[in-house]
Amino acid sequence: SVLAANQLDVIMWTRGEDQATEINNKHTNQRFLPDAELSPRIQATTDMAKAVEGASAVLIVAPSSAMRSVAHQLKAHYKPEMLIIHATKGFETESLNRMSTVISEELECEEGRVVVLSGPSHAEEVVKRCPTTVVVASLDKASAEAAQGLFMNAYFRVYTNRDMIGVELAGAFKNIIALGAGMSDGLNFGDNAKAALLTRGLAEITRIGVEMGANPLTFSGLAGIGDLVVTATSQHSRNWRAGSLLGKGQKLDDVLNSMGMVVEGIRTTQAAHFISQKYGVQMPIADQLYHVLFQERQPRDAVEALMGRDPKTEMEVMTLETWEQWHS
Ligand SMILES: NC(=O)C1=CN([C@@H]2O[C@H](COP(=O)(O)OP(=O)(O)OC[C@H]3O[C@@H](n4cnc5c(N)ncnc54)[C@H](O)[C@@H]3O)[C@@H](O)[C@H]2O)C=CC1
Ligand SMILES: O=C(CO)COP(=O)(O)O
Repeated sequence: SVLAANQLDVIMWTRGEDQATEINNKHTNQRFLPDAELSPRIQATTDMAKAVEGASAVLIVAPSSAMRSVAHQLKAHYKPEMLIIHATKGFETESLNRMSTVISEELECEEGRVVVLSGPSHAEEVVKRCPTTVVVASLDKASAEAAQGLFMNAYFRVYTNRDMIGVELAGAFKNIIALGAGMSDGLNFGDNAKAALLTRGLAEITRIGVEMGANPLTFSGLAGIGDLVVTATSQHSRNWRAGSLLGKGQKLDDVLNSMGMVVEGIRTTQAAHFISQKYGVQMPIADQLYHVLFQERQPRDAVEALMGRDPKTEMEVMTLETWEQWHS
C-alpha cells in the first residue's frame, strides 16, 4: 500500500486464486487485512513469474517458516539488478539463520544485495496511513538508500541503518518479549511486571544480539525498543494476543488455531533456546517462555523462576566502544 501510494505499480504474489481475484476485483483482502481499502495500483497473481517479471524491486514478507521455500521459488525469476527487500521477523529454526542469510543462500547472491525493513509498523495502521517510522538496513549502503527512496513518504518515514545483523535480530527477538508481556497481562500481573519484562527483555535481547555481531545501539532504535513497545502493547499485535490467551490458561494449539495468522514469537522462542546454548549467553525470559510453550510449565511458575534468580547487577551489556573495538 505504501509503494502504491508512492505511485509505483505493485504486483502481489499470492498462493490462493480466490485471494488474487478479490484483490484484483474488489481491492480488498478480507482474510488478512479486514476492512482495508487497497489501491487499484495493487494487482495480484498466483503466477510468481508474472509477479516479478520486469520488477526493479521485490519485497518478500513470507512467514519465516516459509522464507526458504519462497526464496527458492524466486530464484528462477531473480535478476541480479533486482533490489531484494524483506520484512520478515524471525529465524529459520533448523539452521538458526537470519532471513537475509536464507534469502542470499537461495538466490545465490551476496548478502549485501538484501535489505531488511523493520520497525514498529502494524499493517492495520500503515494501510490507514497513520504516521509510521521504520528502518531499512543492508550491508550495502546504496541498496538501503534505494529502499528508503522507494518507501519514504509523508506518513511513512524510513531511516537507514548500517547494522543489518542488529536490525534483523532485534525485529525477531522482540516477539519473544512481546509474548511474555501478553502472558503477564493475561495473568493480570499489572504494569510493573510488564515494564520489568520490557526492560529486562531488552537487556536480554541486546546481550545475545551483541554476541551475534549486532551494534547494541540498534536495540535502542526503531527495530529494537520501538518495535518492542508496539508489539508488547498494541491491540493489533498477534504476539501480545497469543501471550495473553496463554496467560489466561488456554493451550498453545487452541491459541494458534484461534489466531489464523502467523505468531512468529513461538518459533523464535524455540530458535532462541538453541541460539542461547550455541553462543553461551543466558536468555532467562526466553528460556522460561520455552518451558511454558514447549514443556508445559505453568506461566505462574515461570514468573516465580524469573523472580527467584540469583542476585545480579543491572548493566552487563557491551558498550558501543567495546563493540567498535571488537569489530575493528
Ligand atoms: N502484520 C504486520 O503488521 C507485520 C508483520 N511483519 C512480519 O511479516 C511476516 C508475515 O506476517 P503477516 O503477513 O502479518 O502474516 P499473516 O499470517 O497475516 O500472512 C502470512 C501470509 O503468508 C502466506 N503464507 C503462509 N505460508 C506460506 C508459504 N509456505 N508459502 C508462501 N506463502 C505463505 C499466507 O498465505 C499469508 O498470505 C512475519 O514475519 C511478521 O513478523 C512485520 C511487520 C508488521
Ligand atoms: O512486528 C510487528 C509490528 O511491527 C507485528 O507484530 P505481531 O506479529 O505481534 O502482530
